[in-house]
Amino acid sequence: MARVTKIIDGKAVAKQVNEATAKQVAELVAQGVQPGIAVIIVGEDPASQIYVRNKNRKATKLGMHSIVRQLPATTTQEELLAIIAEYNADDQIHGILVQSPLPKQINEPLITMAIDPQKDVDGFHPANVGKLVTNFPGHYPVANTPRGIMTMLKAYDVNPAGKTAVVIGRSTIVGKPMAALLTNANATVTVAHSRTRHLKAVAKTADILVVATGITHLISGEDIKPGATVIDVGMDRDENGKLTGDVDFDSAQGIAGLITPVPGGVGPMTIATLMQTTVELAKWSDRK
Ligand SMILES: Nc1nc(=O)c2c([nH]1)NC[C@@H]1CN(c3ccc(C(=O)N[C@@H](CCC(=O)O)C(=O)O)cc3)C=[N+]21
Repeated sequence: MARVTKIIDGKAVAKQVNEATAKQVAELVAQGVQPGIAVIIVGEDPASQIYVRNKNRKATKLGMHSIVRQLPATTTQEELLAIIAEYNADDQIHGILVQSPLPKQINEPLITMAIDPQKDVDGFHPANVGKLVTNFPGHYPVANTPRGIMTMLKAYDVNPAGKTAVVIGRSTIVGKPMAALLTNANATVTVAHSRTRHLKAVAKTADILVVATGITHLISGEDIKPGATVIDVGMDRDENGKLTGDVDFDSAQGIAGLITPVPGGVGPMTIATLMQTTVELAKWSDRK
């Protein structure tokens, strides 16, 4: 009998996370602390505008204080640094997010470093990345997309311990923190990328396959180990402008054990985890 591939419902798991977040927001508000997030966007990139609007809407819906700071595409690095300094010093703001991409006159790593690590809601500051990689004890923010993926795995009882995980993509925002989280969860992790030889054969060794390349349908059913859990981080547009993933979802049916759809998989979890992190930063803050 052919295998039935189960679809991981990212929207449903995100809803559970958001319900828990709303509760925690209410508790903090009762204690006189309203969790606050500031999203800074430079320029008018239409996709970024939509993402930022969605984040703002979700934060407000969950009872948080949410600021969107829209800056012109001509903003200088010094101006952006000054605005970050302003939110670093603002006790009403617990999380700061500078939406990427940034215009080319701005040095992105420098901006990442300027955010107070205790307000680094993306978890991109090297101090926080270092803590993740060293599996440091205590509280610190972790990149929301990979953290959201870990939450989804848990929700579907996929325990990485002892399993072979392959992460395709080595970005700072997804691939590297994903590999660190899976390693910390005792998986045996391979990080593959555009220079990997026999990429598809490597992919096929995975019990847990995370694909984060931005290459539409890079992976298809024949590259997937039967029964594997497949996490598609792709947010690609097909020839009709429709949102699709790095995995050919249809050809994975009957081969993968579990798979995330695009949309409705990783995306909603990223936003829900971002909100979760904002509340945690408010809780952990020593400047309430
Ligand atoms: N500093 C920074 N932090 C980010 O977290 C960040 C960023 N910059 N720059 C851009 C990317 C993109 N991103 C998305 C989050 C959720 C969805 C999402 O909710 N997607 C829905 C569908 C949305 C649609 O239909 O277009 C889904 O997959 O179901 C998409 C994209 C966060 N980003």
